[in-house]
This record gives sequence, structure tokens and C-alpha cells, in this order.
Amino acid sequence: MTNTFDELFSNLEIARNTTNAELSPREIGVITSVATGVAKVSGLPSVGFEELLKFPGDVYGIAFNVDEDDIGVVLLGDYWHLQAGDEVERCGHVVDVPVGNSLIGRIITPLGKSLDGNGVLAATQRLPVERPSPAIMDRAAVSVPLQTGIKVVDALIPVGRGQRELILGDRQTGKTAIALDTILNQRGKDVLCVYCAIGQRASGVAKVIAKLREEGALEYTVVVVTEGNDPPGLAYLAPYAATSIAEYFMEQGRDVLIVYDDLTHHARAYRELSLLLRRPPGREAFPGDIFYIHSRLLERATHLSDELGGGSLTALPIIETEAQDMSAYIPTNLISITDGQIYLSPELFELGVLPAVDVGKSVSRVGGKAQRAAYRSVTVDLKLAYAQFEELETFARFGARLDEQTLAMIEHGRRIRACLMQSEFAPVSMAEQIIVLIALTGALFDPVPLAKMPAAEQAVRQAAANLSDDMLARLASTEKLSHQDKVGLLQLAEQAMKGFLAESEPTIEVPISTDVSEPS
Ligand SMILES: Nc1ncnc2c1ncn2[C@@H]1O[C@H](COP(=O)(O)OP(=O)(O)OP(=O)(O)O)[C@@H](O)[C@H]1O
Repeated sequence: MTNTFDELFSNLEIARNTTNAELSPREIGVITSVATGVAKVSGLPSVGFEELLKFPGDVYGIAFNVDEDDIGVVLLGDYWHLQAGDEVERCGHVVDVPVGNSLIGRIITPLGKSLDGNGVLAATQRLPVERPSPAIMDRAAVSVPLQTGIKVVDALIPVGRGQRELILGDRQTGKTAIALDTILNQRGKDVLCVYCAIGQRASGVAKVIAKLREEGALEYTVVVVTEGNDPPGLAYLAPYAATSIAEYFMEQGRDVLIVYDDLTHHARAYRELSLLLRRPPGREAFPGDIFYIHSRLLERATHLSDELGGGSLTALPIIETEAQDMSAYIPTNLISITDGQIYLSPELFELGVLPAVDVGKSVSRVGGKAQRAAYRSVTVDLKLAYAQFEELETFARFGARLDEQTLAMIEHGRRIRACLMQSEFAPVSMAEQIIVLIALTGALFDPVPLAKMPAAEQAVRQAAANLSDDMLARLASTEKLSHQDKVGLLQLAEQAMKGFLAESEPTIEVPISTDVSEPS
């Protein structure tokens, strides 16, 4: 026996001396079983949690369950060729993604492989997909608005840079449209975007990418894609990888917007993996740490302090509800993690009120502080009038006899709703939004028949083209609008409305300029 060892060592010594190569140890284990998207591996006693493992055929996996005897591995690629007995090698590091400016305009997988046919990514830097979120002391308050270009959102549910605003609603209610419009509205502005498609149908993702390309939005967007038929491991990894890509830009001092479309698919992929790995199921069969996987993801969105460059990461996670149940497990989790929600109602969608945002069930908990002061001075009255209208409209449905004042309030509310309607892919600039809102609060639209509201709103919006550069600067500033400015804007809207009514409804008079109250 001793002789055999001596012989072996001397052979090794000879081999080492005859080659100049550095010898590095490799740890190899074997697959003991493979199931849908997961594998059990044994023989790797020192593997770390979430370490990357290499399987035959260039397939990678993450060590997810690290037990004494075997390891539960989540597979990140096609696993059909894998079988028990195949070799598995440790990589010695956790999963990482390429990051950098060269990713802008690219369409990639969560592992950084190109999907757009434009060749390998030229990134030189990589970041781990799982990173700790910034400490409280490294964060600054949300103070700058993120204009979505969607009137109802910017006016009533404003989003600030560094905020996490959930978009939720039943299927086909326009959730993706809200996120996509927000990305399109960043054209020509200083915000980079990351769109992360998780478990979506390939046709849906292709449509979004085609739209981004058509509108020139791909120039400032990175698209990270996992499709419905990808392994669940990739769907699980996608939002973390996309966040690391976005964080790189944030740490360079840039403002970044990230859309997770959608986290329902992410939660389902995680549930599938957990059940296959025999983790104990909890409510709705989700594992106990389902809240934690989403909170540690969304905690990474923030506005960094000036010392750290002042960059921001705004997150718009999307969640699909079933039968309008906002109190189901995953929606309630996400509502409590995020700083507000935009709820899309299938009833409004059916009525043709698009975007179908239910203002009563939507809220923005920090965005109000970041909203431009020009909005604040006009939206206070608007919110009140709209809330009253929604209540009164319900009564009116029962055929109750209403007095004139109530009827007027309902008619005014209908015009507010009509003004807040907007077709997709048509973002509205801030100046146009403000002039429409001023006209609304000044009751200028009240004499317009409902059918003609879209044209009337368009006419008033066009008046924004006549605003002076000084006025535009004041609208974009953090200062409140002066009384004089408000009167000036109202007069401009009045002229536009007079012109519109003279052309289309010569018999209708525009009400004489209403008193504009001092901003509250
Ligand atoms: N403001 C709008 N104006 C006109 N059409 C709209 C508007 N918003 C959404 N739509 C249309 O509604 C349909 C559903 O929109 P979208 O795909 O964004 O919904 P979703 O809730 O993301 O769907 P899914 O549940 O499949 O993810 C699409 O055909 C879209 O074109």
C-alpha cells in the first residue's frame, strides 16, 4: 500500500515538474436525480449556498438546498440531456451578470446571453445577482418626480424617483401598457430603463420589444427576458439579475426605472421550485419565505444620498390579481412592501375608461412629496371633485331624483374622467397636463358635450405650445405657481376652448373666467 502511494506521489511530482501550468483543485460531484428544473447532487461537501454549479452541456445551476448528504440545485438551462451519474463541478462563486453601458439597447437573458442577434455583450464588469440593499444612512428622501406621461397617474397618483409603485389588476386590464408608456415617456429625458419580462408569452414580449424599438425607446432601455417555457430557475433569477444591471447605473449617479412584468409569474416559479425541492408549503402552497424574496428584491430600489452619487432606482413591479381580489396572498404582500399601488379595474376597462385606473383604490405614499408644486396647486380640488363624483354616480345609477347642484357635480365629474382618459403610447407632457388640469378645475369643459371631450381636451392641450420658456421653467420648478401664472394659464385655456366651441358648437358659450383660488 505504502509503495503504491509513494509511486503515485512521485508520478504527480514528475507531472508537476514537467508542466508549467498551475495546478488548481476541482471539486466534482454527481447528479443523483433530475426533475423538472431541479436536480439533486451529491459529493460536493463544501459547496456554498447559492453557489454556481456547472453541469454537462454548458448548463448551470444554483445550489439552493445545501444539506449534509445532498444538494438541491435549481437548473438554469435546458436540462433534458442530464441524467443521474453525470458529473457536476463547483464554480466557486455565486451567479453574476455582465453590467455596463454596453448593455443599453440590448435584449438579454438573466445570465447575460444576447437574444437580439447582435453578438456577445462587450461588458467588462460583472455583478452578483443577489446584492444587499443600501443601508438607511445611504438613502435620501424621494424628492424628484418620475413623470409617467399618463395624466391620471402624474396628477393623482404621482411617482417619485426611487419609489416602488405596484401596478396591479386582473388579466388584460392594461398593466403592461402603464409600465410601457412610462418607459416611452422617458425619451429625451435623463432616465435609463430596464424592462424585465418574467415568464411571459413570447408573443407578448416580442410586441413590447417591437414597440420600444419603434418609438426609439430601446436606445435607453435594457430588456431582460425569460419566457414562459424557460426553466423556472431562470424566471426566479430574472428580477434579481435585472436589478443588478439597473443598480450599476444607479451607482454611477444615474436615474433608473425598472419594470418587473410580472412578479406573479416570479412567485409561481419560486413556488414550483420550492415544492420540487420539498420545502414545506404554506399559504396557497407558497413557501414561507415568499414575502422575503420579494422584499429583498424591492428594498434594492432607492434614492441614494448625494455622497453616493445621488442616483435612483424606481421600481414598477406588476402583479396580476384574480377576480379583483386585492387581498390574496401575493398582492397583499406586495402592497405592504411597496410605497403605493396603481389599481386597474376590469369594470372601468369594460366601460372603455382607459387607462382603467381606479383612483379610489390607488395610492402613492411618497410620490406626493416629490410631485411638482404646479400640479399640487391644481390637483387638490380635482381629487375632491372626483371622489365626490364617484360617490354620487353610484346613487345616480339607482335612478334617484337629484337636485341641480348634484347633477352639475356629476356632469363635472364625468368631464374629469373624460379628460383623464388617454390612449396608450401617447404620453402627455407636463405643460400640457397642467393646462388641461387648470381648465378642468376652472370648469371650462363643463359646457362641452361628453362625446366631444377628446377633441376639446386636444384643443386645450395644443395651447401649451404657446407657453413662454419662462413659464415652462416655472412649471418645472419646485416653486408653487403664482396666482398670476394660474390666471394666465386659465386665460390661455379659455381662448383655446372658445376657438374649439366656435368651430364645433357655435351655440355654446364658454363660461367667463372663473375665480382661481390661491394655491393651497
Ligand atoms: N390606454 C389604453 N388605450 C387603449 N388600449 C389600451 C390602453 N391600455 C391598454 N390597452 C389595451 O388593452 C389590452 C391589454 O393591455 P395589457 O397587455 O397592457 O394588459 P395586461 O394587464 O398587462 O395584460 P396581461 O394580463 O396579459 O399581462 C391591450 O390590447 C392593450 O392594447
